[in-house]
Amino acid sequence: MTSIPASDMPVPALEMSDLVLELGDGDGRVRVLDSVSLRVEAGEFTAIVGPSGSGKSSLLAVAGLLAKPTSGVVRVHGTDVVGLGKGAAARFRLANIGFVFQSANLIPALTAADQLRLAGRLAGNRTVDPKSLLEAVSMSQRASHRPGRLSGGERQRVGIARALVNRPSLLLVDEPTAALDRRRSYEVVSLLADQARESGAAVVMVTHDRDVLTQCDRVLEMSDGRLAEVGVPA
Ligand SMILES: Nc1ncnc2c1ncn2[C@@H]1O[C@H](COP(=O)(O)OP(=O)(O)OP(=O)(O)O)[C@@H](O)[C@H]1O
Repeated sequence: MTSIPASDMPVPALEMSDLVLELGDGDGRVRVLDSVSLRVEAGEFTAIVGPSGSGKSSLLAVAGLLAKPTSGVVRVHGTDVVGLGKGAAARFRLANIGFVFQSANLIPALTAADQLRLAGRLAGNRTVDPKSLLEAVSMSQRASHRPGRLSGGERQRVGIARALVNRPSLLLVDEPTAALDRRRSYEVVSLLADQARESGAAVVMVTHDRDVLTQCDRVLEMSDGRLAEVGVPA
């Protein structure tokens, strides 16, 4: 068997090894992540399920450079991010990582197009093309609408377009369908799957919604801070 030279191996979008996160003080100290290892390739759509309080959001927080692990390694697109200072972490996050939350967290006064322009400007990107980004999420007809005139599913689509403004290599998604009915949930998750395939972004999605798991490439389960592969349901 010929081995692939290390330099030709694809760099994973996210690599976590032996990650431990402990929170709280003294007797209240809790091991929230317990020896978690995870490798997600570019273009891969990974779902994480598990009971409430098992550590799913904490895993996203560490992957998104919003929390520092107690020990372990985190690499995003090959960069060791644990040692980055606050300013460098913020710059790295803006340039490489997109976030989608349970509710889209849009700014009420801004139109859909302006939400994207603002996100671009905050990341130092003045060449954002809101039209093509909104087209990618089938929202070009709503470019001049403010969030108050959009449905929950439409707001979530704008939230996804906003997360894609800087072409992140890693998209971290926390409960994107919590506020949506079954059909809209399916559509929003299909959109995330398409984005992973088309843009090559790795998507890591935390969800309680077992109906959407068939659209993912991999499913892992978090239990008491430990992560295990469970496979995609048939
Ligand atoms: N600042 C903190 N200090 C101590 N414990 C904390 C702190 N923040 C979170 N925890 C604990 O960490 C554990 C994991 O929380 P986390 O939010 O990651 O779980 P989750 O799986 O995302 O839950 P849910 O599905 O309800 O959102 C919980 O037991 C929580 O109580």
